[in-house]
This record gives sequence, structure tokens and C-alpha cells, in this order.
Amino acid sequence: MPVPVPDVVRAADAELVVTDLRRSRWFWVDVLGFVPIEEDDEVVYLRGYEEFLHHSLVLRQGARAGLRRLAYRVRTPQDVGRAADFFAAEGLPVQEVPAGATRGIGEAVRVEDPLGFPVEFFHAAERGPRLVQRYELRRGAEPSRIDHFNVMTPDVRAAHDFYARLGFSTSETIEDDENLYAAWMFRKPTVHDIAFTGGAGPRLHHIAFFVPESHHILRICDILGSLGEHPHIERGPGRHGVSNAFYLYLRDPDGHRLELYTSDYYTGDPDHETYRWDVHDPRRRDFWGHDVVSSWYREGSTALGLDGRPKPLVHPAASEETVHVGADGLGVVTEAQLRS
Ligand SMILES: O=C1C=CC(S(=O)(=O)O)=CC1(O)O
Ligand SMILES: [Ca+2]
Ligand SMILES: [Fe+2]
Repeated sequence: MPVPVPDVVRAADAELVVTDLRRSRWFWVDVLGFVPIEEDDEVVYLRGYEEFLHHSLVLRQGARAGLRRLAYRVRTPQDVGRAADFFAAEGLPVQEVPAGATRGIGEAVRVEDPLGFPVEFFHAAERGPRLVQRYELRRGAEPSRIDHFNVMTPDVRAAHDFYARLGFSTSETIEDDENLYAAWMFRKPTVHDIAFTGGAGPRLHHIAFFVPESHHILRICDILGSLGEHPHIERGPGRHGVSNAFYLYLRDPDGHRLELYTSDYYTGDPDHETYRWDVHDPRRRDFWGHDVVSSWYREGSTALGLDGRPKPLVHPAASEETVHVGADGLGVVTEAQLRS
């Protein structure tokens, strides 16, 4: 008898441990324009202007920066139980989380997926105030909503196959005859809720937030320049090959990477086909052929297990950075150089 699969609606919430909450709040709220919906000395709950639930990002003070959880909303309260049963049947760690353990979120289940990531599934959630037409409040990049997670894992094929079993469809890939280097998978009808970037993991690569238009991305670049905070800009602005989104990658004060992202495309028809990029195509990651800075391939945030301890890293056999030459401005980079 197959174990029922939980009906995942979308990527909905994430929690980052930060080492200086005041400094992080300055970056995410004062500079980027996220809305603090609740906060105290230990934790800040943030949301975008076009979200309706209590929050979509939690910043929590801690001694060491890391990823505490990635959370998906499921369609019904019964799907929380299905998620617990599905992961328990896989022999994976499962924790029941009482309502209110995270402000604004009802009872949830927190698991470690086969890649080693802390993943949570919830349904019940408080509504936050409706901000979608409070234009007088909008600031910075005017973040709309959380869009997706991107995680680093040494075996993209295994990651892809597990999330396909969890009901995710595949919108795009980067591959060659030997390897699957990256994959984008979705439940909501957009390009992705989760993407897998080949690399030493489990590590968080980034959390992405949708912004209304590309000019919001250009504006935050100008703001960071004006503040002399341009070093927070890691990659972009630019146009992605994969997803066709206009993008910008920033690093927060702890080095957590976020993406500001807009104008990807609809994937909601039942026969949506996967678009496959060749790893040697220089337009796959930046449609204009711009280099991908090496830190983007090599750096990520430590994933914390359900016990709160950092997960040990597993390195991949081969990585995109060692295979691709050309647009990334890199010659062939040896694995030894990568690990140095
Ligand atoms: O959201 C994304 C869409 C596309 C890309 S890529 O750099 O174009 O591969 C990266 C990304 O996963 O951050
Ligand atoms: Ca638009
Ligand atoms: Fe992304």
C-alpha cells in the first residue's frame, strides 16, 4: 500500500539564524523594505507587501548563522499528517511542532529530507494585515512575496528524484550526457518552489522573493550604491536563461544569500514540458552571457539539523563550475582548487 503524498501548495516560509539581529533587521527592513509584522529581542517576523499570511521569513538571533527551516504550505490540515507519515515511512527524522511554535503558524511537522535539509510542512496560519494596496508603506525593493528556495546538494539527480516522488514537477534543468547539474521544480504554477544547485551540501543557496517589476531591482541597486553598501551585491542585475526571470543576488550581513526575482513564467498546465539547458550553453544562467561570480557556485549557508547542529558537508563528484568554461569567465577549475 503506497504511503499517501502530502499535497504541497507552495514554498511559504523560511527561518534564518543571524548573529546580530539588529544589523540584520537594518538590512532586511530599512534597506530592502521587508515589513516587520512581529518582533522582540530574539526574533523578527517579516513579510512582503503582497502576502496574506502572517509572515514569510523569520530572522532569529543565534551564535552561528545557519538555515533553521524551509517551510511549505500544504493544502489541508490532513496533509500535515500525510507529510509526517511520508517522511516517517522513509525512515527520516520527523518532529511534530505545536501551533504557535512559530508565531502565526499552526501545528506543523518538521523533518530532515534525504538531502539533510530541515523542512517543515504546515497548513493553519494566521492572516496578516492586507498591505497589497498600501502604496504609501512601500520602500526599498518593494518585496512582493516569497517565491522559492534554492539549495546546494552533491547529488542533484537524487534530490530531483525524491522531490518528484513528493509530487513536484520539473520546469527546467542544466545537464549534459553525464550529469544533472541543476534542476528547478514546482508545485505552484510558476518556474519553481525549490531548485537544486550542484555543490557541497546540504547548504542553503538562497531564498528568493518576487518583486513587482525589474525597475524595483534596479532601484535597490541604486539605493545600495548611495548607501555605500554595494558590497552586498553579489551577482546581477541581469536576465536569467533558466526561468527567464530578471534577477539580483544579494548577501545579507551574515552572508545569507537572497535573490530578488521577477517576471518568470506560468507552468500550471498538466502537460507542462521540462526545458533542458546544456551545461555548455553560456546563456543558461545569464541570458546575456555574463559571468557567474565564483562565490555564487561555492558559498552557501550552513543547514542546521532538527537537533540544531550544523549538518556535515558532502562534496560532489563533479560540479558545474569544473565543467563549464566561457561565459562564467573561468577556465577549467580543478576539484582541488574548488575545495581550497
Ligand atoms: O531562481 C533561479 C532561476 C534561474 C537561475 S540561473 O542562474 O539562471 O540558473 C538561478 C535561480 O535558481 O536562482
Ligand atoms: Ca511585469
Ligand atoms: Fe533563484
